[in-house]
Amino acid sequence: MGYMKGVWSASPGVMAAHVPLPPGLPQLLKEGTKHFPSQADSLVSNIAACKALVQCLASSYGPLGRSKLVIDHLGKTVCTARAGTVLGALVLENPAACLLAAACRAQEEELGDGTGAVALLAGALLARGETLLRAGVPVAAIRAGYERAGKEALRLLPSLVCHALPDPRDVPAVARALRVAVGTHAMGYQDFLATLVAQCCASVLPAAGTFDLNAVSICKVLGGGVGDSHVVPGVVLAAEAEGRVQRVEGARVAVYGCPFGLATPAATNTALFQAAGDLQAYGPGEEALAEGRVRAVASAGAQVVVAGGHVDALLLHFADHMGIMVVTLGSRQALRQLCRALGAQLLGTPRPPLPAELGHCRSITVGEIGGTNTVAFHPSTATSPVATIILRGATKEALAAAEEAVRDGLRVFRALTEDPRLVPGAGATEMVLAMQLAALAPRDPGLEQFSLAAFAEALKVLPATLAENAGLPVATAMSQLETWHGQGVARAGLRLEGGDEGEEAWVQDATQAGVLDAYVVKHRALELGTQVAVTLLGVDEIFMAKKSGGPRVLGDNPNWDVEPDALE
Ligand SMILES: Nc1ncnc2c1ncn2[C@@H]1O[C@H](COP(=O)(O)OP(=O)(O)OP(=O)(O)O)[C@@H](O)[C@H]1O
Repeated sequence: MGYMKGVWSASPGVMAAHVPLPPGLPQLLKEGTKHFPSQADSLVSNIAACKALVQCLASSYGPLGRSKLVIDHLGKTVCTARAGTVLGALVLENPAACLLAAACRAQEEELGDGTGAVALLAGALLARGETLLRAGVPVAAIRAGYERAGKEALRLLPSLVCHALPDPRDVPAVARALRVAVGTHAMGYQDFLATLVAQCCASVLPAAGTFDLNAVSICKVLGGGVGDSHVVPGVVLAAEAEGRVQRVEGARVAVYGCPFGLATPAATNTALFQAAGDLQAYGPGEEALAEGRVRAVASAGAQVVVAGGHVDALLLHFADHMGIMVVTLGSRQALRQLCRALGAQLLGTPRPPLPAELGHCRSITVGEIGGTNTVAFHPSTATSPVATIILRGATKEALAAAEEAVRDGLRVFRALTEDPRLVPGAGATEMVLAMQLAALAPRDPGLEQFSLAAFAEALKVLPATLAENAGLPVATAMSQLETWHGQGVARAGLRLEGGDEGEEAWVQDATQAGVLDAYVVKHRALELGTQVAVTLLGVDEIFMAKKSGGPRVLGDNPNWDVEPDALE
């Protein structure tokens, strides 16, 4: 007992020296890791971060959305209303906002359209989820309700299909289907660009198999207007021939994915000459090597060399001498497209090509479009596996916007070749789904009824944002839209322009107005928007590791600008 007494009478300071601290979570983590502990804290801050991001993107939603001027880390200025481009230029740090941006990017990369819809839906679901949380609905019930509502919306979606693309080679029909995807952010040129994309896609669509985005090359030429853009079969590159040979007929082409020159050692080397004869022998040796290299390429049958990097001046001299055209191309994608168009094999080293590795084309000509030098590879067959859209624009910004519109159109065309269905746009589909889910909610006896109703309300945010960005009286336009849908007009969408002051001025039949969205785009946007909201509502703690890598910040060292020798 005396011993026990001794232990218990020890001072607290002495005890603490022997007993280690209880290991809490902060002690388990590497120094510098940020930990946002309680569920309420992280959930509310996640929702706030996502709401801020969505608020920024919402003003650009729809054909009359406003643009953002983004200047990236390289100082490049981009003026765009596309959610995907804005997100690509923003460097986000908040983990919840990053998750939302990743979902939007997935939509952008897969389908090229509906990026803004994913962000808006997820943001609206999170905002309504926060209201339900504050009202005391458990997170589990909100998540389960959202998941159920999402599945129900996807189940109802096929019943809203209003049209299906009969033939992907039918240019007018494809242009009508692509009009919204191509033209939402290229107002004024939607019909022209949609027709251009439809023509180009129809010309390169294989008889069997799927459409490949690499089958369409885009050559941007500054000058003129977007209306001067056109489609040409084969590949046209904004490049120039390096040497003197400017035209080749019936060309056989060797395509190198590397520089075209003599191999140089990676380490720096020094040539030591002890006599004048050494110097005289050095030059001819290298020349003979260069001549032999070009002669070997010529003997393999190649009349044209396309190099993916620098072309050695000595080799170029011998290429000119032997009548071989030389073109340099910096982009790997352009090299791949060229190989596809010519049926060539991309060579990794500057060795002579085998006959089967050479590409063929009818002729190669050097030209000029609007002051930009071009090299055109004309296909030898009537149908070319690659076509080029020569895109014209008066300014760099106009060209960039037209390029984005065309790329969106190409991705939506690919989606339409896999699933040709279309649903009414202009907010019609979202409103039908919202009304059907709202009707379902009261029939649920449990807590999920609240999240079903919240999901329906969140869907209405999309047409409401369209109306707001177009400057319509939102309450009036939305109530008119609801009235039409209440009367069973499932194709009723918003009329964003040209409405009269009279009754029903802000609503029209979206299909008659030609506002159609691809079914797959809507389907994926609903799926991704719901998934990301459900995921973020399920996050209860956030751990952020300290950033690693990169050069040491110079400011940390007070002597960063003093040479090490001087310090010693
Ligand atoms: N002329 C129009 N009248 C009414 N609604 C339109 C019109 N053109 C497009 N829309 C609607 O605008 C919505 C698409 O807008 P937007 O293209 O800005 O969004 P997104 O495709 O989700 O985002 P992003 O284009 O940035 O990927 C669709 O619901 C579409 O039906």
